[in-house]
Amino acid sequence: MVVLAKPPAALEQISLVRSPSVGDNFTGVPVVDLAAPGAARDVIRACERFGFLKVVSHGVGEGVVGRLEAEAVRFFASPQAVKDAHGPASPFGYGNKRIGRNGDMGWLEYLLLAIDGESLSRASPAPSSSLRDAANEYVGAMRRMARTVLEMVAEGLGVTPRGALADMVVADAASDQLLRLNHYPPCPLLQNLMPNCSPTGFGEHTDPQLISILHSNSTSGLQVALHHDDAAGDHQWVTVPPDPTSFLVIVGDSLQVMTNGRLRSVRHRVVANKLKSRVSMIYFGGPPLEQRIAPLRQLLAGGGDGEEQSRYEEFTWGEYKKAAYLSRLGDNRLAPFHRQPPPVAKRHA
Ligand SMILES: C=C1C[C@]23C[C@@]1(O)CC[C@H]2[C@@]12CC[C@H](O)[C@@](C)(C(=O)O1)[C@H]2[C@@H]3C(=O)O
Ligand SMILES: O=C(O)CCC(=O)C(=O)O
Ligand SMILES: [Fe+2]
Repeated sequence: MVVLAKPPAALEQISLVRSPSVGDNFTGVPVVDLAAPGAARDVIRACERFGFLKVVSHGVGEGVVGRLEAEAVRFFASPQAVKDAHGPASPFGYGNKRIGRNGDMGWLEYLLLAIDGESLSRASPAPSSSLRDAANEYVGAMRRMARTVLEMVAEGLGVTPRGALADMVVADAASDQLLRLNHYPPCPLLQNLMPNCSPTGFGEHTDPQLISILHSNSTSGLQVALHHDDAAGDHQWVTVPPDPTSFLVIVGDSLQVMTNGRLRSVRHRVVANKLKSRVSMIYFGGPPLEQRIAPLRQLLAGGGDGEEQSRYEEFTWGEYKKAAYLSRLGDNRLAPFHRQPPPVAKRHA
């Protein structure tokens, strides 16, 4: 008789995936030294091919990262009632297993905080003044890195001024930025019961903003979908080995559109670890709500045989964000905005 293992009740509604193995570790993660000459070209190459890159020589002090991570660990270790007092996330605040409002579940708890200009917004009060101070210091470092990377994107694409993209996120007081602290507790429940399965920590998705900057502790779990076989509609999930000394820059949907599809947003997900806690901190850089999301003009002009057409219907960040928050995590949120390619003109003999 075959006895099929049943996942424990705590995991109800959380989908299980094949446990990552060493063979899933991606050895081709593009690494860009932000201080090296030619970094702009390397950023473009990585974003075109993979939609993400690891940055080193980023200039962010260990202390800045360490202080916020320690605050996050302290908060997530506090009694459930204390954490619940800061939730439920809607969308800001403390969330436990529920991601967004549309039924997505993951093996994680998190704190989602809004940023107003240079620091945390009053709309999403931090649970303690020490966490707020550490977060504000961290946000400052992330904004500087977002500027550096987005200026390199503009430079690498030949777009002027250099600040064309960066200014939307870090110079405009109305820009839409977020800070997310995620904690994926270990899940030993499955260790003996279903050794080949692990709970989904954060289901597959693309980030809607222009840019995300992710830091994690040394527990693995982040996987990205490689782009290469899009035509077949499926993709290969690979694990990005964790490296707490670096950051991952992730291309968001809005940057894909603003570069007319040249840079591509990347689907990613987190598989929770059965034995170790994963803590990640992600800064999301979006433009002001009224910003038009459309290819930068200089990328449409001068495409050889005349002007290159936009591949997307136009929308504002506010419209996209509204639609995104009504969607399920794994939905292809850009699909409704893709323009049909113009019919190929018939040649007459
Ligand atoms: C299911 C959802 C969670 C999310 C809003 C959404 O409806 C679809 C996009 C999700 C996402 C992914 C990237 C970021 O983590 C996030 C904060 C964002 O801007 O879009 C989350 C949203 C969320 O957790 O509220
Ligand atoms: O926690 C992580 O490592 C990634 C989370 C993520 O992709 C997100 O919050 O959008
Ligand atoms: Fe994400």
